[in-house]
Parts: sequence; structure tokens; C-alpha cells
Amino acid sequence: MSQPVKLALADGTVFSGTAFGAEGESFGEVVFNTSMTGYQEIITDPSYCGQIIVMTYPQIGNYGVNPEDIESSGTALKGFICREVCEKPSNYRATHSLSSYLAEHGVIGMQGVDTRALVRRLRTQGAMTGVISTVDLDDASLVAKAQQSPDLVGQDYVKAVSAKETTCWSEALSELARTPANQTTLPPNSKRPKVVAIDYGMKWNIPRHLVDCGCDVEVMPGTSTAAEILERNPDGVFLSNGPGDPRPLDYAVNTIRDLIGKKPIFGICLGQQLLGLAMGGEIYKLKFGHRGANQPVMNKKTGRVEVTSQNHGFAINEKTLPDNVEVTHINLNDNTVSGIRHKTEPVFGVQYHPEASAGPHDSRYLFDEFMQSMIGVNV
Ligand SMILES: NC(=O)CC[C@H](N)C(=O)O
Repeated sequence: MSQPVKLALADGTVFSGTAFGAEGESFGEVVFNTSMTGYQEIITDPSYCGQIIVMTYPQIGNYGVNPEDIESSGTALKGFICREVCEKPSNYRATHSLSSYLAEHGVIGMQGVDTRALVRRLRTQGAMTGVISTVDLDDASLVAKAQQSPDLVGQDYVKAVSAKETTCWSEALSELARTPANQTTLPPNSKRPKVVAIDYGMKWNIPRHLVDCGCDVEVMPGTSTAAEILERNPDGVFLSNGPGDPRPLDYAVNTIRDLIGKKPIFGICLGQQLLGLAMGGEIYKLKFGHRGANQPVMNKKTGRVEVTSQNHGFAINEKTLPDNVEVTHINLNDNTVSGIRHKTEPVFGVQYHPEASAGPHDSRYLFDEFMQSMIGVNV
């Protein structure tokens, strides 16, 4: 028999559906993602720590879940909502159905929801805290819990998902992810650059790309100091994506500030936001964020438009950036900052995901730009 589940939002709205995955109760910031595919990468992206995800695409789960397409060792999200979940996946790579995977990882799933109504609510009111529950189905009680649950703003979620110790990363892209168009060839006799990747909740396809580019990669905790990083003597430092509000992460901002001018730096998503803070910019919260695999971004230098994968709820305020920082990319949906670069140092970042996974590969060239900044020649 299908079990009921409810979602209550802090604005008092309650949605009912049918449970799949795990049973229980959890709270999180309720956000929506417009990707048609890629649910497995979304579910295992640590940047969703503290959030309940609503998928706008009406049927999710039809190709199941496989062990190769994961983006971290587990799941960090607080709930997963869709219109309809497919219980009979069809894919030769699948080892799990979406339901069994979520059950195994303790994630509450909810289907049978009018996701169009829910997403319209989030678009008009903004992303907000919600409670998802299979154990308390009383509307008033759930709404009260949603209103009393802590807001994502102002909290450090990085410490929950960041690497705890320094490790070497050796996994490259899978054969299926590698195409002739996305190969980097190191010049003859060039030594392999060493990258320290600071892990604030890093998606695994990023170090896989760095290895494919010809880098030796060391992963370090998000709390690492500049002295600890410089001790490893890297040729470049990568700042990863990660969950939550970047503004409380003083330890990360201080580290990055101390590294600017000493090493080439490349930041993705949270990494770019932290870079912006370290260079003197300010961060604000977007009303409902950008989460999907078809966000248009313009590269201001080339005028070329890249279709990008995105997952963020905060952004850099362009007006607060100092004169030595330029905006290199803009999001064409709302003209927000999508990329920044230091004018005199090899230091840059983007608000989107050049590692794709899931999403288009239009922005892979950014890994080549990072390579060039480390080895000093074009690749
Ligand atoms: N994917 C990410 O790195 C997200 C960055 C940040 N947590 C935000 O929501 O804006």
C-alpha cells in the first residue's frame, strides 16, 4: 500500500503525496531543479546539503541509478520531490531503482505532487524552509515545524560535507564521459601540474576532469590554511563547489585571500563566491536560485553563449567588486554575475559547472584555461 507523505512550507502551504525511498521527517530549504535528466548526479551533489529538491520534469527515475554516475560517496539532500517516480527503470547500467537508492541512503521521496503548483509557489514567494514527513501528517503541526526550523542563510553547511583529511585523487573521467572534443594534450616534456583541490563538498567530476587534463590532484579539507596548502607546493589551487551560504565561511575566505598572488586559482560555484568575498566583493541571496542544466551564460570576451549546468542560490554583487576584478561571464536569464577574474593575477572563477555531470560540456575550456595558468603555455 502506498504510504502518504506531506510537505509543509514556512508560508503555511501544505502539499500531499505518496512516499517512496526512506520514511521519516526532515527539514530543509525547498528548491527546484529544471533538469530533465541527471537526477542521480543531483542527488549525490553535496551542494544540496540542507535542501529539499523539487524536480520540474514530470517523470523521474526511468533510467535507474548506477554506481558510476555518482558525484560523492553519499547523499546530503534532505528530501526529493517529483510528479511521478518510475519504479521499473530500463538501462543496462542500472543497479538500483531511484526508490531503492533513496531508501538505502535514508532520503525521503515524495511523488504524486502537483509540482507545477509547488514550483510556482517557490518562484513567487522565493525558496523557503519546508518540512517533509511520513510520520506527522497533521498540517498545523508540520507548518509550525517548518516555521521553527532554522533557515539555511547564515549557517555553515560546508563542515558537514567537506573532506576530513588530505588524500590523492587518481580517478579520471569514465569512457562514456570522454569525447574527442574534450581532450587536453600537455605539450611535450611538460611536467604534470600539481593541483590542490580544496574540498568544500566537491563534485567528483571536477577532479576527474583535472586528472584527464594531465594534473596530479591532492584533495584537502575546506578548513585548510594557506600555509598548509603552500606546504604541498602546488602549481595551482582549485576551489570547489559546496553547500549553503558562503558568507559565514571566514576560515575559507581568509585562506583564499592569503593564496591570491601566490598561486593560480580556479573556483567553481561556492569556490567562486568565496573567491569573490576574498577579493572584497559581497554576496547576496537570489530569490529562488538557478538549478538546472540549460542556463544560458555569455562569455563577455568572446560573445559566445554557453549552455551551462547550475545549482546555486547565492550570487556575487557586481557593484561591490573592486577595480582589480572584472566580470567575465553573465547569466542571460537575469544578468547576474556568472564569472569573475582578477585583472593582474591568474585567478578566476565561474558560478556554473564546467564539469557538467549532469549537463552540457560547452564550458570545458575553463579547465584548459586553468592548465594554461599553471604551465604558462596554451594546451
Ligand atoms: N553548487 C554550489 O557550489 C552552490 C554554492 C552555494 N551553496 C549556493 O547555493 O549559491
